[in-house]
Amino acid sequence: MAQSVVVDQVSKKFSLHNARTLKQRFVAARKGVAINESFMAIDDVSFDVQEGQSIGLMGLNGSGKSTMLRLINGVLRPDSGEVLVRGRVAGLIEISAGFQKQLSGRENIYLNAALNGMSEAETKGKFDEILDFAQIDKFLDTPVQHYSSGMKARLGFAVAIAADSDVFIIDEVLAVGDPPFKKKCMKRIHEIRSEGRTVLFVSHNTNQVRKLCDRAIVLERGRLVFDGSVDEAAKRLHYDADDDLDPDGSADF
Ligand SMILES: Nc1ncnc2c1ncn2[C@@H]1O[C@H](COP(=O)(O)OP(=O)(O)OP(=O)(O)O)[C@@H](O)[C@H]1O
Repeated sequence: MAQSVVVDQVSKKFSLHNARTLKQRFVAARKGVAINESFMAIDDVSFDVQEGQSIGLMGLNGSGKSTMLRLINGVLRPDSGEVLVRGRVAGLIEISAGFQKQLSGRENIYLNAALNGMSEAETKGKFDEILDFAQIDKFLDTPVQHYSSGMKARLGFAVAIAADSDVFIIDEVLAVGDPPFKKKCMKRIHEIRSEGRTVLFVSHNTNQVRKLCDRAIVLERGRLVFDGSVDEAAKRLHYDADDDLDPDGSADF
């Protein structure tokens, strides 16, 4: 089977931004505090994903999961190392990313679709399908700034799944959807997986990761510390069974 995603010795450094204003810089300099302190958000990470595989990216808050997805979808470039992806990447990493809040839902569908690699004609052809999934019809011409976070997640997810990507990436954004919508999304992700497309799924919910993924990768302070079964990954993270009781039943798709 061919490789779908290759992450080869990738590192990404961020600045802590702890002295942003001139005054803060002046005070920091007087105190002898480092101004441009930085840290490794991703630190020499290597892994590869075969076509059709579903990988769960797990790790505590701030461990680098979203940053890793942004490096894979090309929003960020690595400082060193290389990320190779076969085909089109689409998905949803952050609810508001890619939305222009002054524009309507309708206009944002085109904008978001373009960011997911879709042409205008392709978006037009899939417009009804997107609306049908998002179910925000009444608010289609309302500026997105007046949308609830759940409505933005609906729209973002509906566009992302319409993109027919080879690699589908999805972050914890489903957390804001209501239970019926979450269930619908999980069902759709499962279908994407059954179609033989590659899925990269970020979640703290072991139940959901177990249902969707063949394999899990654990990041810890930017470093890859585990690559193997979902159950072993959860154990490594000390995620208890109680942590993912999944009270809304979204895992039962
Ligand atoms: N653009 C940025 N500039 C500076 N620091 C950043 C930037 N983006 C992310 N970070 C930092 O990088 C670290 C990793 O962030 P990331 O969002 O990848 O974590 P995560 O594992 O997805 O966390 P969570 O589970 O909370 O979503 C965090 O400390 C975060 O504050």
